[in-house]
Amino acid sequence: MTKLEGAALTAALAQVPAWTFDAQRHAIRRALRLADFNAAFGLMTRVALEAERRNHHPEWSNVYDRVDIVLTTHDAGGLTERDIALARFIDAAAAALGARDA
Ligand SMILES: C[C@H](O)[C@H](O)[C@H]1CNC2=NC(N)=NC(=O)C2=N1
Repeated sequence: MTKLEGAALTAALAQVPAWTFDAQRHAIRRALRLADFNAAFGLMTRVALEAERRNHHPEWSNVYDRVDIVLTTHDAGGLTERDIALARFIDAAAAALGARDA
């Protein structure tokens, strides 16, 4: 898996407009607010199971109804297509649970 650079990085980021690129980490970030803790943990459960299936895991934190997620590929030293694909899964799960951007 190769770190995304240049035009490929630009094209990849265009696929995940809800996410913010962190140039320092070469990662993408999204902060989500759910209805309550139960919903937030439900999102984390869905994502955790999918992350395990993909062997590609988020860096994240949760405070009550808020979930902060960072995606980057440690083995590649930056953002790869695996992060983009997982971000799109997270976007779909978040939408299904009625999440808003924090
Ligand atoms: C051995 C290595 O930890 C595994 O191949 C997986 C586990 N989950 C992972 N998750 C992320 N985000 N990046 C990785 O490089 C990664 N590697």
